[in-house]
Amino acid sequence: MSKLRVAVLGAGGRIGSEAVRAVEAADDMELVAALGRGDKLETLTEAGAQVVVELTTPDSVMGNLDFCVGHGIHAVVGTTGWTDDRLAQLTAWLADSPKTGVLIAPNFSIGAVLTMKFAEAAAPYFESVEVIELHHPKKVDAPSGTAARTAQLIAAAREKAGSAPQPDATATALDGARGADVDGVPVHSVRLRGLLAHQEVLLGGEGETLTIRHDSLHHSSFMPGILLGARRVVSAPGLTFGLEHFLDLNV
Ligand SMILES: NC(=O)C1=CN([C@@H]2O[C@H](COP(=O)(O)OP(=O)(O)OC[C@H]3O[C@@H](n4cnc5c(N)ncnc54)[C@H](OP(=O)(O)O)[C@@H]3O)[C@@H](O)[C@H]2O)C=CC1
Ligand SMILES: O=C(O)C1=N[C@H](C(=O)O)C[C@H](O)C1
Repeated sequence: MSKLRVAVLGAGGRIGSEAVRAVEAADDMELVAALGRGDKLETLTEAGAQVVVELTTPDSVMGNLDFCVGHGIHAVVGTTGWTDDRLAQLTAWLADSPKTGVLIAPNFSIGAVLTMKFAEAAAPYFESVEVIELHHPKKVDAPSGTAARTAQLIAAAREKAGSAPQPDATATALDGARGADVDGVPVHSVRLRGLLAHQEVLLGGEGETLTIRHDSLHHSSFMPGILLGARRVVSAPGLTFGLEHFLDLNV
């Protein structure tokens, strides 16, 4: 059987360089291009890339996806910075290229995907929910894409369940002291030397708390999800948001 022809964008970055090694090591894939900032995107078509793994920066991702979707190249996207406007633009590009698939995964690690699922399930059963994400100090965006998605899922689950607004008597606060407000869920961002990617979801009810914590200790935690995404996206036209859609999760 012919190998899947995969290219990596952001190949010199922290996760991109790990993805290059993972694709090279996969028996069913061939790495046909590994591009950094300033490299010509035409290399992707010249190399016959079927799937691009996009691991760059929020300021680069849209231009890269415009090119990929426009040329019928499927994409697996880990880059953060997704807003409703950006998703609408991407959806419009995909409508013009109906056979092309794009997977956006806020997090490729199985533990982080499960954290989001568990938090979504637990959120309606507790009065209070807050998210703390902790990352390495070179991260350029806050809150993390994972934390923003987690908070959105929590908020949607609470709204569906008819949950009351969270109790909070704060009357005065320094800017930022209560974190960022993501759909009514406070999200706190820590940047600390020595960390990689970590998240806690704190849930509180009368006389009890529940903490769901996930730690990515190495970029290898993201690789099985990236490879799975590349294998599956070629037969999933349109936009898929979240790796959970490619996993047979029983939760
Ligand atoms: N979904 C997930 O599971 C994960 C997502 N991420 C996300 O992935 C992204 C990258 O993270 P990280 O590797 O830590 O960041 P890095 O800054 O280490 O890597 C980004 C790389 O992309 C390069 N780059 C920038 N623009 C372009 C472009 N137009 N074409 C090709 N390459 C480009 C950068 O080059 P230069 O340095 O020259 O600017 C850099 O080498 C972030 O958004 C991060 O949040 C990270 C880990 C897991
Ligand atoms: O920048 C990172 O490192 C990570 N970014 C993603 C995010 O913003 O959620 C995924 C993971 O947390 C690592």
